[in-house]
Parts: sequence; C-alpha cells; structure tokens
Amino acid sequence: MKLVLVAACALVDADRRVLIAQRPEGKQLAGLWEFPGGKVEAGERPEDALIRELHEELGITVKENCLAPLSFASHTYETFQLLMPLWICKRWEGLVIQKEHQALKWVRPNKLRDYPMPPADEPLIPPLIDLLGG
Ligand SMILES: Nc1nc2c([nH]c(=O)n2[C@@H]2O[C@H](COP(=O)(O)OP(=O)(O)OP(=O)(O)O)[C@@H](O)[C@H]2O)c(=O)[nH]1
Ligand SMILES: [Mg+2]
Repeated sequence: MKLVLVAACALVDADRRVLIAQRPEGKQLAGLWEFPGGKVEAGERPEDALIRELHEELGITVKENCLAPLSFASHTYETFQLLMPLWICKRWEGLVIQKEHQALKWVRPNKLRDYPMPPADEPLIPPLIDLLGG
C-alpha cells in the first residue's frame, strides 16, 4: 500500500491552546478538524514541507529551530498508509490567518475531543495533554 508522509504542527499560543483547522469542503475528510500541515513532496525535507505548508495555509513564517518533534501518527486508510510526524511550535512570525481552511480554532488540549478529527489524530491528543497540562 502507498505510504504517504504528511508533516503536521501543533501551534501553541501563550494560553497553552492548540490551533486546529477545519478541512475544506470538497477535500478528503472535509469538515474534520486537523493540525495544519500537508504532504511532503518528493525530495523535500519534512521540516521544509511543514514550514512551506504553514506559510501557505496560515500565512505565518516559522523557523526550523522553533519546531520540536512531539509524536507521530501512523494510520491505515482505505487507499494509503499515513505516516504523520507532529511537531510543536510556540514561536512564529506574522499573524495566523485563515487561508485554506473553513475555520480555525484555538483549543485547550483536553477539549480537542469536542472537535471531530481524522481517525489518525486521536493518539496525538494524550501527548499534547501531557506536555501542555490539559
Ligand atoms: N494536515 C493534516 N493532514 C492530516 C491530519 N490527519 C490526517 O489523517 N491527515 C491526512 O493527511 C493527508 C494530508 O492532507 P492535506 O490535505 O493536508 O495535504 P496538503 O495540505 O498537501 O493538501 P493537498 O494534497 O490538497 O495539496 C490527508 O489525507 C489527510 O486526511 C492532520 O491532523 N493534519
Ligand atoms: Mg494541508
């Protein structure tokens, strides 16, 4: 089965809330809430892919030394195997703006389960609660 590598990020604000974004209509898993990020292109470093996606999707500029690895998701979807490292980022340049998603929301980690997320994302919630204290 095809392995798809996706780089994703939990942006964390001063109140220890995490940014989630609602996937656009017409895309796979439309309407579900996800961590910003996207597919790593051929020959691209995952960190570069993430920095690129954060700029495309949210308009922010992130430096690589402001990305810390937190966990990863591995999930078997019907047509592909997803492998998705999740970085955490507390510092960036620019204001977060909604460019490609239906909506953006800052939520405390222990409230993430109130928002329907892709099935791959569930195991990423406990490490966020551990790190950020719920
Ligand atoms: N960004 C992101 N993708 C996720 C998450 N969870 C999850 O299963 N995925 C899956 O990972 C894949 C990457 O999705 P994506 O739509 O963000 O990719 P992309 O930004 O490169 O968009 P594009 O392929 O339309 O250009 C999708 O199949 C998506 O369903 C998540 O939390 N964040
Ligand atoms: Mg994306």
